[in-house]
Amino acid sequence: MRKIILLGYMGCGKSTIANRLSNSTNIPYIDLDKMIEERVNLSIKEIFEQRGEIYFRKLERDVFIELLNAPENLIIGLGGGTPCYANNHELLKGENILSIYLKASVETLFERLISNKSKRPIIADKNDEEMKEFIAIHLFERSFYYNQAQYKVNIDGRTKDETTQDILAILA
Ligand SMILES: Nc1ncnc2c1ncn2[C@@H]1O[C@H](COP(=O)(O)OP(=O)(O)O)[C@@H](O)[C@H]1O
Ligand SMILES: O=C(O)C1=C[C@@H](OP(=O)(O)O)[C@@H](O)[C@H](O)C1
Ligand SMILES: [Mg+2]
Repeated sequence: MRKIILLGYMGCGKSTIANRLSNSTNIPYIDLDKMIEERVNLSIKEIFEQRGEIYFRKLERDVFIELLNAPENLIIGLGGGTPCYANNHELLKGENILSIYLKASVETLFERLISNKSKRPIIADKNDEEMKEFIAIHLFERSFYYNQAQYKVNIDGRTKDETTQDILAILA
């Protein structure tokens, strides 16, 4: 069955837009991070703190593979790092997978993430100045993986509705 996958850097809107797309298409939506949290009954922050990032990345890959093999159509919002570890980007090439990169500038991501960092362990302890530089470098490093997506949607200056419409146009 078909899987519609949203990927991109933290704060680009994967979770938010996947939810809206689901409302518009009636295709069920699953947030990979949420599924991981439910699986171990810990928040992402707690998983990083108590079990470490390597444990998180292994679990992330396992749950991602499970979702790709699920028998139903699904919209899947990945975590920002999902395609960047353990060759997960190769999984995007599978049959019946439509992958969309929500592409955002460093400025857009910075604006969104400064007020939204506490639940994101990778950036939680950074001050504003450190954060801008970190996002710029990290996004550059990860872009190779994000660019493996079949489609790219630029989200700078777009509202949630406009981005949802841009994606619906791809699905049409
Ligand atoms: N198109 C948009 N315009 C403005 N704010 C947005 C938009 N999309 C998402 N946001 C906001 O950005 C923040 C991060 O979104 P989220 O969906 O959690 O991103 P991700 O899952 O990619 O990390 C949220 O507060 C959300 O409301
Ligand atoms: O970029 C990353 O490595 C991560 C992004 C997060 O997801 P969001 O992109 O939804 O914030 C979450 O999976 C975890 O904190 C690690
Ligand atoms: Mg998310």
